[in-house]
Amino acid sequence: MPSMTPSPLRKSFPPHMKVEVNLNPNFKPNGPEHKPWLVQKFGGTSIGKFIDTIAGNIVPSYLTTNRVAVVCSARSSESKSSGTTNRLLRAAASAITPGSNEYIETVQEIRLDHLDAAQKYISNDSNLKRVQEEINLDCDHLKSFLEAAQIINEISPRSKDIIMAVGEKLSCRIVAALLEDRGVEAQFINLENVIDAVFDVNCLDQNFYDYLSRAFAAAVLKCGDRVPVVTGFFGSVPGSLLTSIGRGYTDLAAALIAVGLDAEELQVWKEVDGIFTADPRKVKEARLLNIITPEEASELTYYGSEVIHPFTMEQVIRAQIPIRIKNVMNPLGAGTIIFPDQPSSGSASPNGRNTPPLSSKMLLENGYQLDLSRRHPTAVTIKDNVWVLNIHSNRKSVSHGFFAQIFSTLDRYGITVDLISTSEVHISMALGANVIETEIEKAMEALRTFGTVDVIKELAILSLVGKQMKNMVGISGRMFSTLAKAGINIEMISQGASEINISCVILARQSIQALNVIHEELLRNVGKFAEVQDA
Ligand SMILES: Nc1ncnc2c1ncn2[C@@H]1O[C@H](COP(=O)(O)OP(=O)(O)O)[C@@H](O)[C@H]1O
Ligand SMILES: N[C@@H](CC(=O)OP(=O)(O)O)C(=O)O
Repeated sequence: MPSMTPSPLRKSFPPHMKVEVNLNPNFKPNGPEHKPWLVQKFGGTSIGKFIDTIAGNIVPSYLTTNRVAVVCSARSSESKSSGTTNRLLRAAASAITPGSNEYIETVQEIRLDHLDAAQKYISNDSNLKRVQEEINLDCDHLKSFLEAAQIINEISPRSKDIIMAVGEKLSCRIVAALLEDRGVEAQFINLENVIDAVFDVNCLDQNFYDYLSRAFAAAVLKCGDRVPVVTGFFGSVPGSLLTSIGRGYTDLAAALIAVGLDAEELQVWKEVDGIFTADPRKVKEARLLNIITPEEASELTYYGSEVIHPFTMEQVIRAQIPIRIKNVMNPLGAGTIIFPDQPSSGSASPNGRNTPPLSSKMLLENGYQLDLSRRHPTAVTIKDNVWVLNIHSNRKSVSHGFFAQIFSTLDRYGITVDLISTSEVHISMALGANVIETEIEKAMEALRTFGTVDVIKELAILSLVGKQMKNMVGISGRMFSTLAKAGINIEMISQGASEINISCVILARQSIQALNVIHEELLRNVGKFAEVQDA
């Protein structure tokens, strides 16, 4: 069993959820006692399925020791794919599809879904009535906006953002009302129009993120002693939130709020106990990692184990704020901490924070050696639904021109490449599932100018991730011989671009088997604290 001792990263933060909630009418949850800030981010499916636990237990349980800021995504009652944000994006597409009025029905579904949730959980009549009015107003406004888009037959990226923002507004209104219902003074905070400075869309650099964290913190602090319930949606981002940041933006909003408030910890609540050595749905023996570095967490996110939006980590870690992944279904679990293995000792963060270095006991208990190297890989992950595009040069151009032309063509069609393997006249590229099929077809047509092109579908990328793998002699040999022994065919290998990741492309139908054999051979001892010998 993992150790349940409190993290040495915390100063006064309680290791586990408290069960007693102070409901004294004079109790000011975020009162002026200068308790450290804690930012809690709740994803769409958690809001959809566990809103009662969140507002009734999780948030109140931290209020005696912390000032809490709650950041919410749009509600998903089943899965993210059928959640409010996807419905809103479908409604936007429908409004500009000739002859389609599907958006009217979609807005009605969204309205009823939120009215039902409010009715189900909010018991105080006046709280309920107020939130019902707010939901109806937001949905009426959305419908009018979509009607206008239909008339002018146009939805700009900014309009798409305005439509998408409705999801976070609706979910935050319900969470704020429900907290009030449970005796916690709360306030809805909308970050939709918080950016009022002009930034160059081609230069969204650290200055931009610093500006955002200051602006978000200022908006949050306006609510004084009340618990802020903040929309994960924020605008107006140059180039639009969807294009400049992408889906999963609530993680980034929460991170920037944590930085702006100089929070003690950023908690990202999910429906899994934390980050495991492999997807626990696919590998029965997968074990919870108590601690993982930001680089490893990013790599896992890029390659299929969606942990946290990659832009998030950099912001929070720069400010030396630990991130903790926790489970809404198991609030007492310690979760996984994302924190650098080599904190700059003695050097303060931009906020002046001096975070204590990790204790040697904690390092040893989590598979690190005292020189901060890890003795084995950290996790294995699979990215499904991958295609490989092979291009063989027709030799009418020299090789440097060949690559330049290929990449500018891919750029024109907005295609990002996950893995690449090249020789002078041949290039193989693995592309992720997010590529729209029609765009690929168009890009392939254009690429045929430079050589023969073929595509292989139904593939997956298998990645072994570990901060210190670069120091482990023979690790890739062990990985590939393990796959070979299991009869797993390797379509493409890419190694070396990232020192912490060895990846290869395999057949999609062999992905679960591959995950399990690699886990058994290379990760079976990770997380077993007593046995930190090589796995
Ligand atoms: N290495 C991993 N550790 C933890 N979860 C993982 C891993 N790889 C994949 N997953 C999957 O990622 C999902 C993330 O949890 P979930 O709460 O559903 O996400 P979200 O709230 O972001 O929609 C889990 O269902 C889990 O099965
Ligand atoms: N609703 C947004 C924002 C978000 O971050 O969602 P989640 O936290 O559920 O991944 C999206 O789906 O992208």
